[in-house]
Amino acid sequence: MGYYASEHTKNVRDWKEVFDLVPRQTPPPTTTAVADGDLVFDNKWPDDLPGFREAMEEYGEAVEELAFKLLELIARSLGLRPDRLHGFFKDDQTTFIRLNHYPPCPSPDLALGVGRHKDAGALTVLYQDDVGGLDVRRRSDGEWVRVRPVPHSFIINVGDIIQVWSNDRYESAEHRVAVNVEKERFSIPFFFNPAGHTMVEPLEEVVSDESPARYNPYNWGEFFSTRKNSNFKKLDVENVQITHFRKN
Ligand SMILES: O=C(O)CCC(=O)C(=O)O
Ligand SMILES: [Fe+2]
Repeated sequence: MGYYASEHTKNVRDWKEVFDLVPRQTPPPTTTAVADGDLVFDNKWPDDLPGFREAMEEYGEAVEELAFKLLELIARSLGLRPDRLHGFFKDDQTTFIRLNHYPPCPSPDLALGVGRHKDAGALTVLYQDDVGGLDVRRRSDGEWVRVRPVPHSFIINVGDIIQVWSNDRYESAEHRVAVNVEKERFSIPFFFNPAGHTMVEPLEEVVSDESPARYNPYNWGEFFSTRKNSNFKKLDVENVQITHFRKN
């Protein structure tokens, strides 16, 4: 998709550059014109990087398989059929892979690689290199805790959608990325996201009279594009969040 340098959660410019790609190419839009703000999932492969496309396609396939396995485990843990959540990802997934590059930053106290946010999608399978910088907010006391890089491992983030589907039995963790004055850092999140037309709401099997739905339904595609199309000004308000759909 290209390079850009802004996170879309807090409208604050971040100290990073990214390359986004989709693991599977969806068919081009049926309409010829693409309206401003429409999401287009079309890979633009650089032609001067031999092997890059093949490596990324292989990586995408393998991580997608892992993501489906995780989805099964989450469904089971909620007392659901293992494939209960698969249908949301069958056609027109909005999954994407991001290659993050955080260059060394001369003023690490003044910038963040990524400002504090929660991942909006279903699940994130995150690879980080050995530099470190990812912080997660501890629920008990609100302190930021560094996620120590462990070689050959992935970090799995539960995203907002799983929080809503599970009616808060899972919670998406707030996180951020600090910058480093000397070292550049690379990370590769795989954002596992359902189809754009998905209406996200607590699953009927997890709600009951004793545990009523805590969220109103919202359209994932709209939520996602609102985040993406936010202007890049520092605003006093937060960008769209699942809390805006919370009942009461
Ligand atoms: O670079 C990282 O470790 C995490 C990046 C991240 O949180 C994101 O891109 O959503
Ligand atoms: Fe994130």
